[in-house]
This record gives sequence, C-alpha cells and structure tokens, in this order.
Amino acid sequence: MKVLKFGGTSVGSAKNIQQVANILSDYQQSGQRVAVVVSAMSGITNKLIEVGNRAASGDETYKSLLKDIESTHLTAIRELIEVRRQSKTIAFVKLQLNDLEDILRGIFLLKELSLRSLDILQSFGERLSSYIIAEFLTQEGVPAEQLDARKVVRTNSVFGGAKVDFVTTNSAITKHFAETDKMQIVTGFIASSESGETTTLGRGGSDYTAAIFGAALNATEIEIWTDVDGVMTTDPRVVPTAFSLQQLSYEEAMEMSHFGAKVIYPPTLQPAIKKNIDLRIRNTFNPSFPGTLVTSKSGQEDWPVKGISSIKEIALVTLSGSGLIGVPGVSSRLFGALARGGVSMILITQASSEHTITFAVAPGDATESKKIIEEEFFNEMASGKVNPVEVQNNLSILAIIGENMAHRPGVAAKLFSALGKNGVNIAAIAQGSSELNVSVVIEQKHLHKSLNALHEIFFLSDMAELNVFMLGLGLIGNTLLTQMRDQAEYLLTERNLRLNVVGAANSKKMIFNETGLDISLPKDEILAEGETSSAAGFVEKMIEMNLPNSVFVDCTAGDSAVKLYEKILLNSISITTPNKIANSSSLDYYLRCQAAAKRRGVKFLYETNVGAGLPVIGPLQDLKRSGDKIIKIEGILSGTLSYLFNTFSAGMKFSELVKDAKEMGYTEPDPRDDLGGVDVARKILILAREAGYHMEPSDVTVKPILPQACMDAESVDDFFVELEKANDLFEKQRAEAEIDGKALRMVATLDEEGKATVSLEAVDNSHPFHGLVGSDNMVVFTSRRYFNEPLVIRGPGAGAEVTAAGVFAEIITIGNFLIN
Ligand SMILES: NC(=O)C1=CN([C@@H]2O[C@H](COP(=O)(O)OP(=O)(O)OC[C@H]3O[C@@H](n4cnc5c(N)ncnc54)[C@H](O)[C@@H]3O)[C@@H](O)[C@H]2O)C=CC1
Ligand SMILES: N[C@@H](CC=O)C(=O)O
Ligand code: NA
Repeated sequence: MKVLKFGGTSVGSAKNIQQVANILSDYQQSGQRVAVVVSAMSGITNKLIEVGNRAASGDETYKSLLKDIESTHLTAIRELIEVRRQSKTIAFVKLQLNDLEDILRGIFLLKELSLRSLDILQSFGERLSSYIIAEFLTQEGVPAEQLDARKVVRTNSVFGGAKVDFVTTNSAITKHFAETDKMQIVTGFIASSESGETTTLGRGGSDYTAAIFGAALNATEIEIWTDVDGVMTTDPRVVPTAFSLQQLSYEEAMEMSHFGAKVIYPPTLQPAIKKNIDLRIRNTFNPSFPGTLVTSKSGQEDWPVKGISSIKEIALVTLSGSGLIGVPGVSSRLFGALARGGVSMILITQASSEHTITFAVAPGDATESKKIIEEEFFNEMASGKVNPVEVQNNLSILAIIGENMAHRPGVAAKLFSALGKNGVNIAAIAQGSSELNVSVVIEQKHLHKSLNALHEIFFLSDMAELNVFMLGLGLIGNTLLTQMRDQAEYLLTERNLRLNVVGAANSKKMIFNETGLDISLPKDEILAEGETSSAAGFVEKMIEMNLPNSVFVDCTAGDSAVKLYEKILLNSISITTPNKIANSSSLDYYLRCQAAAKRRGVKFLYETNVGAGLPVIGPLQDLKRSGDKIIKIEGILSGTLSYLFNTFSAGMKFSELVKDAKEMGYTEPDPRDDLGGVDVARKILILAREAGYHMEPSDVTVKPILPQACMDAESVDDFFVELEKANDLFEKQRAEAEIDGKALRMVATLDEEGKATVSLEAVDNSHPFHGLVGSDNMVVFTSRRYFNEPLVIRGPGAGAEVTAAGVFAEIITIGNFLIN
C-alpha cells in the first residue's frame, strides 16, 4: 500500500484534477493499491476563513464570498462530470453548502467566530474536493469513494490544532481499509473529537493526514504530490540553476523546510518517519519525473551540502555587557522572558567570551524582544552591567544544509570564502554540533548574490560563471569581445568556465542583461537597444545589480571610469584594465586603489599597462615579493615609438609612419600621448611604483620630441597636418644618428637614485635596444639578484590582439580566484 497526498494546487481546477486522475488511473492499472489524501482546492481554505471573519464582523458580503466558493466547486463539477451524472454530485455539494450557509448565518447573528466554528468552516474545503475527485475517478473507471477522515481520525478537542489519539485512529483506519476495495479519497487536514466534533490538525495538516494513514497502513511509501519537481537545491526563483535533489534524509528535509523550502512540512510527517517509511516528493504536472526521495539516509555521500535555504527577512537582537560574563542563569532569564512574551527565536549565537548573546527573530518581533529584555534586565542596565539592547534590521539568514558536512573540514571555509570574495559581510554565525546546518546572517541586499555564489560553489563545481561588465568597446574592447566569443566554447567545455557578459558600453550606449548578452553579435547590435551611456551610470547599475563573481573590465582611454575604481573595488568587484591612468595619476589615488582591493580581498589587475600583453608587471611584483631589490629599470616601453624608430629609414616620411602605427593599433587614441612621451612616462612611473618608489607624475622627467605646434593642435587630424611640417626635423635627427652608426630610441629609465626619465637617445649597435624590430618593447631589470646579467623581457608591446589577450588572461585569472 502506498499513500498519495495531493496538495491544493494539484486539485485546484478541473484541469488539474484531470491530471491527478491520470496518475491515479495508472496506479490502479498497475495493481498497486493506494490511499489518496487530498487538500482543499487551492485558495478555498483561506476563503473559508475569510468568509467566517466577514460573517463574524457583521459584514454581509460574506454571502457573495460564499457564492464564489460555491461557483469554484460547481465549475469544476461541470467541467469534470458528465451531464447525466452531474445532478448527484451537484446535489451533494449544494447540501454541504446549505450546511455551510447555516453555520455562517449563525456566526453572523452571534458575531462570534470561535476556533471550534473555524474548524467546522475549514472542513468544507476538503470535504468538497475529496467528494468531487472520488466521483470523477469513478466516472473514469477507477472505483473510488470519499472517506471523510472525521470517521476515522480521532483527536482531542483542542480546536485549531488537535492532538491525535493514535490508538483509536490506527485501528479505525485499518478496520476501514480491510472492509473496502475501492480507492479511498481521504479528506486531509480534518478529524473529529470523541464527541464527534470537527477538529483540524494545524499547519501542514494534509501532510499529517498522509503520515497518519501511511503509518497506520504500514505503507511502503508516502508520495507527496505538489507542483514542483521535488525538493530543490535552493529557491529556484532566486537561483535559476537550482535543481531537484534525488535524495535527502529526514533530518535534512527538516532543516530545508525550516529555512524556506516549503515543499513539505516534516514535523507533520513524524508518524511516518518514526516507522521509517520512505517519503517521495513528486510533481503532479511532471509525473514522469522521479522527484525527491526523503528517507532515513542522506545518500549521495560525496555531497557535503545538500541544500541552501534562506529566510529573507529577519532582525538580529543583541544583549551584551560585562554583567553577562560568567553569570549562570543569564540565558535562562533571557530565553524564559522571551518565551513568556511569545517570541520565537530563529537562530542563537553566543561567543565563548560570554560577552554577547545574539539571536534572530522575525522583524515583527524585534521591537517586542527589545522591550522584553529591557524589562527583564532593568536593574543590570541601570547599573551599566548590561548595555542597551541592539537591534539590526534588513538582514537575512542563509544556511547550508547536509548530513555529510559532519567531520568534513573545509566546507564552512568554502562558505565563508565565497561570501568574502563577493563582499558579503557576516553579521552572525550559528552551527549546531550535529554539523547539519551552518547558518549565517547577512545583509538582505546581498541575499540574491550570496545564494547564487554559494549554489555555484557547492552544486556547480563543474561549472562556474563569471559575470563580466565591459566598459569601452573601442579597438581593445571590441578585440577582447571577439576573443571571448571565439574562446567561449573552449572555456565552457574544457575549463568549465562560463563568461557571462552582463553589461557592455561605449561612450554612447550601455546595455545590461543579468542572464548574459549575446556576444556572438557585432558590438553595434549588442548595444542597439541600449540606454544613454556614462561611466558613472554604468558603474552605478553594475553595483546595483550586485551579481556574484563580478569583474569590471575598463577598456576606455579616458579617466571618467578610472575615478570610480576605488568605489568599484570597495564594492567587492574585481577590476582588470589596460587603462594606465589610475596607476599613473596621483600617488594617493594609486595607493587608495591598491588598499581598496586589499581591504575587500578582490583583484585589481593591470598587466597590460606596461608592455601590453608582455609579462612585465607580474614578474616585477614577483621579484619584489620574493625579496629582491630593484636597482635599475631601463626600457623601450612604447610600441608606437619603437615601431617608428625601428622602421624609420632614409626616404620615409615620419608623419606617414605615425599614421601607419595608428592604423596598426599601436598608438593611443590620440598619438600625441605616445609621441609627446606621456604614455612612456606613465609606464615608467607605474614600474617605479611597483618597484616600491612613492612617486608622483611630476617626478618623471620627459624630454619632448614634438614641436609645440603639434602638441597645440586642436584635433588629431590637425595634429597630423602639423606633424607633416616637422618631417624634416625628424629626418635630420635620424640622419645624424645614422652617420654615427646609431639608431634613435625613446628610452625610459629609472636609475639607482630613483630618478625617472624619458628621452630620445641615439644608441649604437652594441646596445640591446638597437636590434629591436616592429613594435617590440624591451624591459631590462637590474636587481640585487639579477645584477651581472639583468633580467630582460622583450616582445611586441602594443597592438589590439596582444593587449586584448593580456586583459582576457586577467579575466580568467579573476575567474579562477573567485570561483575556486
Ligand atoms: N593599443 C594598445 O596597444 C594598447 C592600449 N592600451 C589602453 O587600452 C585602452 C583602450 O584603448 P583603445 O581601445 O585603443 O581606445 P578606443 O578609443 O579605441 O576605445 C575606447 C572606448 O571607450 C569608450 N568610452 C570612452 N569613454 C567612455 C565612457 N565614459 N563610458 C563608456 N565608454 C567609453 C569609447 O566609446 C570607445 O568605445 C586605453 O586606455 C589604452 O591606453 C593599453 C595597452 C596597449
Ligand atoms: N600606445 C601604447 C600602447 C600600449 O600601451 C604604445 O604604443 O605602447
Ligand atoms: Na604587460
């Protein structure tokens, strides 16, 4: 024998009842005997309570609500029952409703609604639904009859939540089932007292009925049929990747339901659990799905965490003070007073110093709790031994749950690390010694992000998702987008990393999509539906979205986003950028960005600031971290200038070469940043700072190579006009160097005294800088360890592909950091 219970939604309409009938008909055909417990049609129980309240308050509209209740049932009958059989069913329903009307009239006249009357009122919901279902099944060839549980389930007379007399009930149930072959459609939730009065079984009452019948009949399994695919790993409305669990232990199910998973209400299932009867949660609307088995074993040994549950709204109340330390009886007084005041505590934590006791309550109980404690500890507070009670609002609890967490180190560490990396502060922690549940209290605004981050860490370890915000889709940004598009499949299948570009912008438009933009489209199409863009607006929206595992990629050339880096980092969002401005403007801002990243434990990466994709900053940081001392840095740090002077030979026009460099993507958007020496100055300043020198931009000496007229030109086009006029000047310098067997190179130096200079030098052919080709950069580090033979890094140091690739690598580094 199996007991099947169908909840309100499953029997909420004719269509749904039809679905239930299909399931039951399959059982009947398979020869498996079942007892069926049903709830009232969805919404009916609430309406019955409401109709009672209206009548009791003398509100005549109770009559229209009664009509509404009637019509829900009559509509179902008309849709389900053939016309020739309808009159019998309708007659039954009308009879019941007449009774209901009489009772309501009594309530209306007396203006009194006792718990006793409320139980009778509510009983009509199940009485009507079970009758209609039994009639329909019979019509469909499944011989069935209604069993009004009041005939067999005996309780005491505590209305609103009566206690079951199991001895009487069990024998009445077994006797009844021994006498009938028909499928019994049992009213859930209701029972009767010894004197024959209608009682109800309290919250989750229909589940309770199923458990009572299951236990009495020694059922092999109790199936709880609902409208979801069993118990999910977490709330699927918040975490779209949540999925249903195969198996849970009774205890795990208990924990899950306590913290939000409302699929079952395990306390009511105790009679079945005591007898070790398996429970299975199934979906009426997806009957081929096996659902979740709830049994004595947790199963899935390799899953330490089985679910993540949460309570969205709670408040924390804290009692603290020196007067609590080492004083026995404090907690008993505290909890006793709260219990007398009817406050229920959701979580309790006390540090071993005994200086504070913190507990979580429903927000509506916070003020009352404070009042109760202030009364209880009035004397201690007056003498200053106990501090004023603190209440923190707008908090949530989230809990990881699983029997297999016990004795397994590292699980809590994973929880805290994922929250920490996502900038989620923990206000309180509780873990029972059963290690079944680790609960943390966090700010409500972070709940969505936290649930998603934790779900990924604990359940999607073979798939991680990084949320990428891309500001600037110019040369570098767009190249990066193309590289990401081309590599997406590899990252997904080989590295289990999904890059979710959730925000993108150029200077005109910005667009966001939490589930990911379609980066297979050209950038203009991606941005087509976007709103007007601004760096501030983009960053504000990014912070507001508050997504887990976020990274901000700044591929702009200006400073409007740079000003916001500190704020972004302080909001626990990692940054990667080729933009050099943050690291090469005021020392104060550079240090503040570094500090913000450190404080929040997030990444601020900018390898492409120097030498584009070449590893320069990383190796320098490694030298420093490992205790080396940088003595001198020399470098060709501009890809543009390197290309120009490597290529410049007799018969060429310098201005044409600059145009070529721009075309090839080596130059800054305004090539004067390169030729004017600003770009190289920024880079040597960044290297100096990374080497440990606290320098300002004004500490770098740049010997200009461009005539003033070029620098003063209004636009880039005007600049090129002026540059043409300077062609002879450049040719003259080149020719003079050539006569001496030398070549011109724009060299950046940080010398032994920490002096940084950028100047155009003529180097002879024995100098390593002489032989550079193309856009090669070369950085020469002389250090205590690399003293006789310096450390040399050389390779293409500008260009869209190599730069974008450097940024891409950093996005993946951040992904690995966040997700592992
Ligand atoms: N070209 C190269 O080889 C290298 C370039 N870089 C750096 O890469 C960065 C990007 O350079 P490019 O792509 O050449 O510049 P670009 O001018 O082609 O692109 C900049 C993009 O940023 C957008 N933008 C500007 N302000 C914006 C704002 N406030 N909000 C949203 N979008 C905004 C523009 O619309 C454009 O899409 C620069 O900081 C540059 O110094 C770094 C290393 C190498
Ligand atoms: N314009 C820069 C690009 C890299 O930072 C250069 O030419 O080096
Ligand atoms: Na680099």
